[in-house]
Amino acid sequence: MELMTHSSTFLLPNPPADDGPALTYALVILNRRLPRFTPLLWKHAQLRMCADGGANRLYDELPQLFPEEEALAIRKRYKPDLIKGDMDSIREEVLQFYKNAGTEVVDASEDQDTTDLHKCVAYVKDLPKLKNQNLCILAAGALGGRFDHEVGNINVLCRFPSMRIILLSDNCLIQLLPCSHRHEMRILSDYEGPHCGLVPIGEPSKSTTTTGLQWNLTNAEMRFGGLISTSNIVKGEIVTVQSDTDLLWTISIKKAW
Ligand SMILES: Nc1ncnc2c1ncn2[C@@H]1O[C@H](COP(=O)(O)OP(=O)(O)OP(=O)(O)O)[C@@H](O)[C@H]1O
Ligand SMILES: Cc1ncc(C[n+]2csc(CCO)c2C)c(N)n1
Repeated sequence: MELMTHSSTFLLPNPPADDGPALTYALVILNRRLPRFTPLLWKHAQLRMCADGGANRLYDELPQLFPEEEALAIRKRYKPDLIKGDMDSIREEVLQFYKNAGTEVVDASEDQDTTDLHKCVAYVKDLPKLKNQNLCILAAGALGGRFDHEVGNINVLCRFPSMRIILLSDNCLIQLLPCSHRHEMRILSDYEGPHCGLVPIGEPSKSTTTTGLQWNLTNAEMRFGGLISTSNIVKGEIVTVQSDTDLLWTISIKKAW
């Protein structure tokens, strides 16, 4: 079985060239308080998008991260490439501001069955210019607040299992570990951990094996209603995971670095 490696180098101001696969990042800003490291994610991303009301967050909250500078200057510097969604949350002044600045706007209000994050992921997936890239989507503001939205965001991971998508908040990240691969997480312990979790999603796991955790699993069963691995602790720099089902991997993000 092929190995997939993971490293949260998007949290580093200057990521080393040799740590993990070369990835092309696309940033999706959601309608939830922006993580404090959003400017760093922005810098790493080649494509920057707002999911509907996420544009309000960019407009309102990004200037607050640069209190010394003029809000207008920050808004002009952090102009998204695209705003997509059903457009029921973006404010008119925000829409007009970014339209005038040249942002592409895709109104998908006819689709009331998929979330705005889903719509953004579908857009990136089909972009010809990113076709042969090793793409990783960073979804900022995906956790905390409304539980229906959080679950909807997790469901997007499950609807696009072959894509690398990372849900981010100030406090933690979540990603899918597809069972088609075995996984190696290179832990950046100055930036993330030690708290972590492994949770079967969609169906119970009959056999999961890990290394590098305080409470490792060895051909262990996991299911909701039985054992799932929460409040686990990362030990050391590498965690490995192999499972017969897709799992969610979550790890805490440190408060300050
Ligand atoms: N509280 C939240 N927690 C996590 N993710 C959120 C939250 N609020 C919004 N999002 C994410 O941001 C995206 C855009 O949010 P927005 O508020 O524009 O969506 P919406 O479809 O208008 O929501 P609503 O259900 O309120 O109509 C959502 O698709 C979701 O992925
Ligand atoms: C069974 C079912 N439940 C909820 C919705 C509502 N919904 C789900 S995604 C979405 C778009 C949000 O931007 C909306 C309104 C639905 N369509 N079908």
